[in-house]
Amino acid sequence: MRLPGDSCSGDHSLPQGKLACTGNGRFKISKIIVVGDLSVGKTCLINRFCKDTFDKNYKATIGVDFEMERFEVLGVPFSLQLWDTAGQERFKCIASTYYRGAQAIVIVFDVNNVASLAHTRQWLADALKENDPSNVILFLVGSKKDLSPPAQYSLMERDAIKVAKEMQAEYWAVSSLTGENVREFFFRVASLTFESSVLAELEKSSARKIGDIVRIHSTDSDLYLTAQRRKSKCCL
Ligand SMILES: Nc1nc2c(ncn2[C@@H]2O[C@H](COP(=O)(O)OP(=O)(O)OP(=O)(O)O)[C@@H](O)[C@H]2O)c(=O)[nH]1
Ligand SMILES: [Mg+2]
Repeated sequence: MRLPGDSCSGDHSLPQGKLACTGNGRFKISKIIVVGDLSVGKTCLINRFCKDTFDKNYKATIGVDFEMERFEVLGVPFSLQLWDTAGQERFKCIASTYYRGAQAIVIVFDVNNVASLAHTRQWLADALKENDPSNVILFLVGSKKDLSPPAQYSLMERDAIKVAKEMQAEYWAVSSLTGENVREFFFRVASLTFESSVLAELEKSSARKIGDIVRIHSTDSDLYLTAQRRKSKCCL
């Protein structure tokens, strides 16, 4: 069992997409917990991302393990604390003591194991007991995609998307063996948690109120039309 302090860290620069920066330089760390049945591939997923390694031999996680990954978003340092929890029933009690304070919950199942998908609802319920459901970002991750023939996978994907919708989670399918989607998935986790940290900081800040943020959903052409309409009204 490895805990904060003896962590190994990696560095990533996120693509400079839609993320905003508040400029106060206070962004710190997001806690991410990774839960799911034993042997679904939680440790391999984290190791593929943090160390770019894959071990085909199963070594059960005892309690929890911990990795830290550093990101830079528009020049703002940001870290993900990845908590790799044990799926084995006998270690669940220790692992669940680390659930509290998560900004994102990653629920992993094996796309070749229907039961592991069915159990994801219970994993989510347990993780939410320790967290505020309205304040946490959810991901449902199907692992070991490399072992699933396409026809079989598409049936599983249909069910997984249904479960993800019920949970209001984002669905991802990955392979830690080939690396498919692993980097993309963690970058997405980092983007959404960073964004939510920015919004939380702004909400807290008395100087800059959340009401100052303007979200524009229109396309550029809509905006142009709106501007034209306003202009003509004003001239009437
Ligand atoms: N083919 C394939 N095998 C995988 C993949 N991910 C994990 N495995 C294998 O599945 C087994 C279990 O992987 P782990 O990552 O240790 O599973 P875990 O979910 O951490 O298990 P616990 O720690 O007991 O909860 C190992 O033998 C891995 O090599 C994958 O993407 N593809
Ligand atoms: Mg493990």
